[in-house]
Amino acid sequence: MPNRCIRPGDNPDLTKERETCTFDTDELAANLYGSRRNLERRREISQKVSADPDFADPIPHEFLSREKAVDATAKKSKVIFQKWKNLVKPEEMPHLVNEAVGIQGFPLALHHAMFLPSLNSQADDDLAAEILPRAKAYEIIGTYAQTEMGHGTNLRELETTATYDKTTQEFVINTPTRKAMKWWPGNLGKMSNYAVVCCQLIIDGKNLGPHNFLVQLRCEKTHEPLPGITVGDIGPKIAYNTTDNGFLALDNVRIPRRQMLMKHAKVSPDGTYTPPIHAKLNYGAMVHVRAHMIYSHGHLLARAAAVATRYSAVRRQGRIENGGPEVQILDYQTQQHRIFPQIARAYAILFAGQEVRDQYAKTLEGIANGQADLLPDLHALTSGLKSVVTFMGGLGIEQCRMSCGGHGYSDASGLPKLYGVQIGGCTYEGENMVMLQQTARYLMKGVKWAEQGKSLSPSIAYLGKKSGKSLIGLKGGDITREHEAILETLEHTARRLAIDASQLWEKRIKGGECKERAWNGVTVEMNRASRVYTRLFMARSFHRRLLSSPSSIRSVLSDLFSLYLHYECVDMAQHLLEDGHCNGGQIQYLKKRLYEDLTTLRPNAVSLVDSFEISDRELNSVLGRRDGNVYEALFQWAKQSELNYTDVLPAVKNYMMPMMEENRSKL
Ligand SMILES: CCCCC/C=C\C/C=C\C/C=C\C/C=C\C/C=C\CC/C=C/C(=O)SCCNC(=O)CCNC(=O)[C@H](O)C(C)(C)COP(=O)(O)OP(=O)(O)OC[C@H]1O[C@@H](n2cnc3c(N)ncnc32)[C@H](O)[C@@H]1OP(=O)(O)O
Ligand SMILES: Cc1cc2nc3c(=O)[nH]c(=O)nc-3n(C[C@H](O)[C@H](O)[C@H](O)COP(=O)(O)OP(=O)(O)OC[C@H]3O[C@@H](n4cnc5c(N)ncnc54)[C@H](O)[C@@H]3O)c2cc1C
Repeated sequence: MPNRCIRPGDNPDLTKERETCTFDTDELAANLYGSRRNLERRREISQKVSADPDFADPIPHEFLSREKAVDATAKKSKVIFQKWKNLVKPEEMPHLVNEAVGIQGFPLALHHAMFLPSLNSQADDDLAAEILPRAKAYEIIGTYAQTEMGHGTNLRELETTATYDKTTQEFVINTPTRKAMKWWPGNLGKMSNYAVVCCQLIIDGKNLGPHNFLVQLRCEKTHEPLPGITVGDIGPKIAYNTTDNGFLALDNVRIPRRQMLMKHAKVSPDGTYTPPIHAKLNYGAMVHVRAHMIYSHGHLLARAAAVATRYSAVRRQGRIENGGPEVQILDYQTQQHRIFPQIARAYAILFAGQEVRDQYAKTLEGIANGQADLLPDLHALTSGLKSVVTFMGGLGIEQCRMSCGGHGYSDASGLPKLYGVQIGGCTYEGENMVMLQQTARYLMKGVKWAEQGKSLSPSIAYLGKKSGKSLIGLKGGDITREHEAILETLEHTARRLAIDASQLWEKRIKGGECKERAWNGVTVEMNRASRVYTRLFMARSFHRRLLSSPSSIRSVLSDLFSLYLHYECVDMAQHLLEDGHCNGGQIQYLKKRLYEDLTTLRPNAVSLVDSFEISDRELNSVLGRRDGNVYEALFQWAKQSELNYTDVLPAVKNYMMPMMEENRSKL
């Protein structure tokens, strides 16, 4: 079943790969994006962006200074949010932005990712009616300013205050110390004129904890900072350099009472405080991003896998058999072992990302109806997924980069930037070690509920099951039964790690430590339990997707799922072996199966990444281009380096030439 990416003039090795494909790449892509119609829309948007002269890049962004890159990004953003705004649906926006602008951020990123969601879910009806239409029409640009120079993780210790003044019915927003300055918020430095600012709410001298307030930062006409406001860009970073992550100090800035986001927690004119139905509803914007970033991180890994796979199919280096031709590097087992698990993980993350977005939507619906009972489960799952997926993605992209040899180190590959952007996810929206502990808190409760025979939500139902013997390697050649045996073993391992961590914690408490100190003594084990809980969820989610997939792609998805499960189990072998649930022979069996999977997937590898349906423009990689004509493209790319504008650089003329001349004349 030939792959539809084949076109005349392509690199013959890539064409051959595509001709031997055993599944319909469009069918898999349609399944990934939800429907044929969605796939067609995706292609339509890619084509229209490429054809729009307003999005044309005279030279690649890699060769621009930061200021010029910010300028180019802002210019394109204006086109998106004026000319294109009504041509795409909201759910198509992220793809349009990726195509048109790239992945390093744009002026309205935080406006969409956090400002609008905070207002939507936390502003009361009056404030929402006033500000949301303006924000949605891009009359104003906003961001979400929470992190301070001195505190990011521990929100309880944020220092920015919002003190209620009953006499004027205003809040006074203040930055009391240097380290209380807001530091890091995206698009805060130069682009935004409004922000949702997270402050300690103080009423009558009492601190009621972090709450969110809408603050105008800049004049709507001149864009100059308003009185009392110091704001700017924090400087260059590993990546996201077209984003103006910013600093902000507020010197006793007064805002009307109604600019507190009061849908859940409220302050009445006389200063009476009403708490929300769930104490953490103020943290909703973070949950929103965590729930959505899983999918976008799956896409970042998918890009890296696409680059590495296609390049490995066109790159020929060395021989496997003496006297044979130089081989495609994709034929080396080590190369397959590096790259194929990244393809499988990218699919797994994308599937899990879609499930968690649905779960988020259901939880929001509940909250809108006054029910926050789904929130703890969602918070535990998003915290775990956020941590596991960003770490997995970082390792995966780096493996893909290294698998491209020297060219992977060049910005031409797109991989260094991809890594820089992706790895930020380990830190933002809650540092990974911290968020895994949030998951662990929920697991510890789950262990207790299971002991007490209480009902458990689907994501932790496994805590209430009984373990049998591991059937890995004992269920004959039936792949369906093998998948089930592995999932049951993962369930056992996730359960065992959670129970062990709970017992370790209890033991320390019984030994005389307070709960919190005892917790700190077992957090490495707690986080292990959280990771395996999350990896179990991902495996289950992939399995659900496999079982519901059409027969035309079932076989290739099953092969990919087998590889995924075998790789994850070998990667977690320590946990499987530790309590004797699996034995060495079973791990050897899993490794043998994994090596077989590499061979099985080899003919479909290129087509599997083609089904990610990432256009050349979006991929932005000379090595990963669809046609595989990388060598000519590499030369054309390098010629655009500003060092090549002249044959003799001023740096050479001014320093190197005189030095050589002086040294020659000494002889
Ligand atoms: C047009 C273009 C469109 C593009 C965009 C469109 C859509 C995009 C949408 C999404 C974006 C997708 C991808 C992203 C891409 C790019 C991203 C670019 C930039 C990223 C921007 C980054 C922003 C930030 O980083 S914002 C700052 C984030 N900061 C943090 O996350 C801080 C982490 N710290 C905390 O969350 C908390 O302090 C803490 C660690 C959880 C502790 O809090 P504390 O109050 O001390 O509570 P505890 O005592 O520990 O817990 C008490 C109790 O509450 C529970 N809890 C805690 N938090 C929550 C929560 N959020 N929800 C529910 N429950 C919570 C906790 O578990 C505990 O429960 P228990 O008592 O029952 O155990
Ligand atoms: C690219 C990027 C974009 C960002 N965008 C925004 C934004 O738009 N808005 C915004 O408000 N913020 C933003 N941030 C800030 C981000 O949310 C914080 O950096 C993050 O929450 C971590 O906080 P911190 O930097 O204070 O790290 P710290 O809390 O100081 O953590 C430092 C280290 O200490 C350890 N640690 C800390 N606490 C614990 C604990 N309880 N248990 C175990 N270990 C611990 C961890 O190893 C951690 O890595 C962004 C950051 C980045 C990198």
